Amino acid sequence: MSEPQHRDAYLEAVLPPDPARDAIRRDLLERGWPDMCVPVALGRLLTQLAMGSVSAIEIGTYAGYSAICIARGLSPGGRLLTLESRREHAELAAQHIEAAGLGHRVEIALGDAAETLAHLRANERRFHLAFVDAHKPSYPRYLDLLLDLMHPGGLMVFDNAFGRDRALDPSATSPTPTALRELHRRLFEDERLVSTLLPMFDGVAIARVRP
Ligand SMILES: C[S@@+](CC[C@H](N)C(=O)[O-])C[C@H]1O[C@@H](n2cnc3c(N)ncnc32)[C@H](O)[C@@H]1O
Repeated sequence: MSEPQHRDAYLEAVLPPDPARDAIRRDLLERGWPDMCVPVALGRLLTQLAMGSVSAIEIGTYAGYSAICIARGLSPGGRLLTLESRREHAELAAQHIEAAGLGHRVEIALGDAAETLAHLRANERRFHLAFVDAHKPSYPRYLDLLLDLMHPGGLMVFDNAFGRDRALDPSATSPTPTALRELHRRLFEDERLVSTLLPMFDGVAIARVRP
């Protein structure tokens, strides 16, 4: 067993089971859809990070697992707005979020995320936590739009920040690695942010907006 497989097997054994994750895994398998959901350990990090937040936004809902994890952590009365461009994904997510007993905390906004973010900006909406897990070449654009949507002190989390390690290879110049390197540069250059880039899972970038 390779080292990453060894660690995955250990995490699988030691983390408490999550019936919501199991139900989504089974459902995706039956549909023949890929499992693109965050792993349970990352989901638990999202729950931790959401604690104390009243308003959260997510870009990329898919089957609703990360939305469930964020909603679990929100303060009483807290709400998550999750953005998804594909109707069939939004419908599947709505079922699983409802089954997890979190329908009252989560709203799904169907449409292209950049358009929805621009609309939210025009309406002066503000969020304490943002989780980004959608179209990788758009990550720098999402960062720009989110910066106007975060409360002072708000936290932004970007999943797949290494793009399966392609972002680490300067000779990889396709849209995803190029955009991810651009994201990294901006996260560390922008004086409004205190950022880090963590080599866990497929790379997780976390940026706190200075209060
Ligand atoms: C990796 S999946 C999200 C997984 C989910 N965050 C989880 O861990 O449970 C990415 C999702 O982003 C959606 N997506 C891709 N491009 C988008 C866009 N431009 N606007 C909104 N959603 C988009 C895809 O349809 C897909 O459902």
